[in-house]
Amino acid sequence: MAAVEVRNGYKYYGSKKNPKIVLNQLNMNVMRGSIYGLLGASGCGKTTLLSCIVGQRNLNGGEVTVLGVKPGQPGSGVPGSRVGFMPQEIALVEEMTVKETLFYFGRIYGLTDDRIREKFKILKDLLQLPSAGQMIKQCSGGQQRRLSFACAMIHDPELLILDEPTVGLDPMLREKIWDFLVETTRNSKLAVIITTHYIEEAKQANYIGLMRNGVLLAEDTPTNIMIKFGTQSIEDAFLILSQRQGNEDQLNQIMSHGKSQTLPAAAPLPTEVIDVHEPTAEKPPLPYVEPQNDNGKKIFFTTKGRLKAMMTKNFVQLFRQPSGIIFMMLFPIIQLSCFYMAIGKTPKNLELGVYSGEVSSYAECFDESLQTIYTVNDTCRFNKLSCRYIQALGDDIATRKYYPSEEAAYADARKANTVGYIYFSHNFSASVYEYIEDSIYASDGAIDNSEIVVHIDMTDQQVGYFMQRKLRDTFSTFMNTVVRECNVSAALVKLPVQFQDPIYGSTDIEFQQYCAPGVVMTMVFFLATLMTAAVFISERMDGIWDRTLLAGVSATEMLWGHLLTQLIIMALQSFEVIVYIGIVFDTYNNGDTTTLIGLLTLTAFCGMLFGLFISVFCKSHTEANFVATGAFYPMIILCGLLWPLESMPAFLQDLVMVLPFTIPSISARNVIEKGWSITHEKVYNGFLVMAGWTIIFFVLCLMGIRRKA
Ligand SMILES: Nc1ncnc2c1ncn2[C@@H]1O[C@H](COP(=O)(O)OP(=O)(O)OP(=O)(O)O)[C@@H](O)[C@H]1O
Repeated sequence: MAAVEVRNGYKYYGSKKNPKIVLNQLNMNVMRGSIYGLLGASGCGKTTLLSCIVGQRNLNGGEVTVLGVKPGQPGSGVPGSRVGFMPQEIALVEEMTVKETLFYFGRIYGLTDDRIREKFKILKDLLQLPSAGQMIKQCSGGQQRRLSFACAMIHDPELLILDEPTVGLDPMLREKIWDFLVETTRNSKLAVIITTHYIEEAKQANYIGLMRNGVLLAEDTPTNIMIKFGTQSIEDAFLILSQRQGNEDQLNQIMSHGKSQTLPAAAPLPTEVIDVHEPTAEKPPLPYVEPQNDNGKKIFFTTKGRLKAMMTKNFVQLFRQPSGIIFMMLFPIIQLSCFYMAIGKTPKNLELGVYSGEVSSYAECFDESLQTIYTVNDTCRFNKLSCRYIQALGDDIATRKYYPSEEAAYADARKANTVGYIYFSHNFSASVYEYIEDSIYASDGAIDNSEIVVHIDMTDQQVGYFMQRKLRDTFSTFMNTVVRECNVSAALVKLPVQFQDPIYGSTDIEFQQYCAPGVVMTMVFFLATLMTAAVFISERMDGIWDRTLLAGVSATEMLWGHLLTQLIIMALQSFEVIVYIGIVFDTYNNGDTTTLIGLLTLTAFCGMLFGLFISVFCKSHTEANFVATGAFYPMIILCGLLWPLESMPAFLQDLVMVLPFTIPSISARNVIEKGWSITHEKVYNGFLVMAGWTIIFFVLCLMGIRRKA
């Protein structure tokens, strides 16, 4: 009975208009209980043929039947546990140990843990596998190949497909593997298709298919092939066939020369020997029943064993490489520490020039016996009042640097040695006295000279604003003490504007508090994005994704496996972030912490799906990094994190409202500063926006993954 039948298999890569034909009306029969050696030069289409047999790819024409079913038919077990596939590349997770790898595949195939242990013992002896605890990346190339072979065999499949399993193995082990295959196929219904470059070793196969340019030139037992072509070796027979095909190709080319280029009609070369085997039994195939045990138990979207296998693999992959732990747990801490230490604090260690025309030596200002305010006949008198201001100014933002003249202070400020300078006129004290005493009747000269003149370098706007604020606040304190000591109404020197207690927040709220919610959200979002994109692209490039699909796991199951893993990590990360900033940086939260953790976890989850979305549509890590970095800056700049949204043009304001961070970071701020709960519209709308983006990315990912699968 045939295990595999291919009839008129036709497959091309590229477009319909410009196809690259890889399989050309190919016919193939593989019998149960036999080994089929598929031989052919590199690039002749062997791997493509195998991928069509296991259901990884579809033929463009013709038919494939595997174990009596069409590959990919729901519930057929192909791809899945009826087939064992060993791809050409290793396609194993480097960070997993030998034992973990076998458990991964065993559980995916629905084997019980006890059965996996049993099989492990058998395969370990047979294939001389490395010790159970050895990591794949510490195994030699040959050891990795043997383990990959063991993974394809662990579940006792009905059909075993091995794409060059013996490459790089020593002759002794090659022989051992062949002996094992011969023995097993002789005593069971197992069918084996094996591709190899070692033509002579294929002599041990029951049947051989000689393939060239997408066509099976001959298919028969090794002995029959040699007899038919009168050769001593299969290699010579292959040579004769290849020459014949070459002549036919030339003939075809001459015949078709000048004809218009349409999709090439398949021009099959007759297979020299076909259907030499017993006729295919036409009995309808028995329905395939998935193994029922603890690991095979259905839960939610998959089986218990598969979920366990996928999540273990995902955690191992992440946490066994130092970069994974650093990225997941240390990066948020490092980034937050940088943010809280570097952003929004009051500048320090600046230098501010000071010139007072009232004093000859600035030491006078710090002389303890100096009296800047004294009373004469119940009237306040001022002496060197500028010293009082200079003392009040202190050095907390900028160190005072004293100058003998205004010109010298100006010259130094021009050289950017100071952030600017303040200047008091020679009759500052007398002018302040006149201003207070005569108020609106004071002379223009007195009003001018009672002012502190300030020149600031405004090229650094933030520093400039901080200096202005400091000088203004100091002036207000200074004047208040002066009038209080002179028993004059403070109202005289106060602005006629009263700032009462703020409705929300505090008067001294720092920029850091304003932008912290946005910074934390963007950070967890993009960490999740980069990590997910990296994991998925690696998985695809290493071949683990395809191999798992071929083991019967659907793309949706794999996607859910990843989502659940990441969700756990993201929740931990959000908790870590909030606890860290709460304890180390003594930040406050007037609202509910659980709401914040929820919003942050949702943000990270959305970031993860964005990473997945990128990885589905990008072919390489480089491409994914370009897209992630390209998205990072617009999202950060446009979300109101750095500058108020209200300053944007109206159309842009409307547009940015739908971006993933704009409304959610306002929501987070509303929880932290205003103490609003999730029932408040301006809090739950942040959740809605983030959930909306999560759903959009999820649907796009699912569409992309399904299309690719
Ligand atoms: N995804 C693809 N897109 C376009 N061309 C492809 C693709 N995969 C394979 N090919 C081409 O199809 C041809 C057959 O490739 P295939 O991998 O099936 O050959 P092979 O016989 O298995 O070779 P090897 O023994 O070196 O593994 C090659 O010319 C290859 O370049």
